[in-house]
Amino acid sequence: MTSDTLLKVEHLSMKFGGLMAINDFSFEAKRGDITALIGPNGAGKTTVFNCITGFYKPTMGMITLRQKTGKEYLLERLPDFRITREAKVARTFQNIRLFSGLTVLENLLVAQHNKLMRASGYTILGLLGVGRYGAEAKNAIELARHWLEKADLIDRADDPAGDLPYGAQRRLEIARAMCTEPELLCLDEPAAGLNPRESAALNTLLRGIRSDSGTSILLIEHDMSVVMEISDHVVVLEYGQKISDGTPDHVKNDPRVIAAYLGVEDEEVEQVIADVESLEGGTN
Ligand SMILES: Nc1ncnc2c1ncn2[C@@H]1O[C@H](COP(=O)(O)OP(=O)(O)OP(=O)(O)O)[C@@H](O)[C@H]1O
Repeated sequence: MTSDTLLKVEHLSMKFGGLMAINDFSFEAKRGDITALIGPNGAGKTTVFNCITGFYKPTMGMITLRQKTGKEYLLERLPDFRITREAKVARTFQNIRLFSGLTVLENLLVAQHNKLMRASGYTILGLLGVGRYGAEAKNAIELARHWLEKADLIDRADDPAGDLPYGAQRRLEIARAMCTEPELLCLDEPAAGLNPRESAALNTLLRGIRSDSGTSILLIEHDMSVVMEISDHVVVLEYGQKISDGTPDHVKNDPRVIAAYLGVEDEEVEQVIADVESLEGGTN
């Protein structure tokens, strides 16, 4: 594992009864990169996420996370709460999971609850501001405000999270995950259901995370415009196996990827592309 490798997945397999959802899947994500995991419906992308974040224990394989400090964690051996707290992996889900009755700011403070409780020493005096709690509470609010600015939500800080438009709720989830100061942020279809303006705001936020925070991103996404625009590295899954791995340009032009997305056999791809090109020629 080289020093710029953040995540190394080796020979990962996950079996559900008779179904091999992931079959001997390996890939690496580099520190500081946005890595996208793409593939047709049911290819196994969410299952890979669930293995990385400890929701599932893989049937086989090794998942190593190497932090900036050089400290390594074998994620397949850790319970999910330790993956979040110690290995510093945060995630969002396909469906939004905010506290809709709490304000936008409160949602970001809840994410820092563990840190605040530790600072309180778990005592009433601690909570009343004796000792480190006061300073930590101030830091927590500052961090929350920082991510609200980045997510373009600072003007909505005191509104209930449930009142935000859909795209803003998506950005709030990401801001909340960032308040845990993760080494790796795993996003499950963050652009799903967004309109073009919201999608552009999401791209800005993700690029900002990459450039400013040192957090690396692993992304499942169906929206190819998002994937191609912001990813440094793309890994393609089909039927639980890796079929392509490289830069967005490499993957976009890989006949196996085109075949997987079109649902045709590899040998038919050239014919399909030729047909499409002749159609385009006819309309020009
Ligand atoms: N808990 C489970 N029990 C049984 N089968 C499962 C379970 N989770 C996933 N599967 C199966 O594993 C396969 C991969 O599913 P997964 O959700 O990982 O795919 P995906 O690539 O994320 O799909 P989508 O793009 O539609 O979200 C599917 O056939 C799915 O039905």
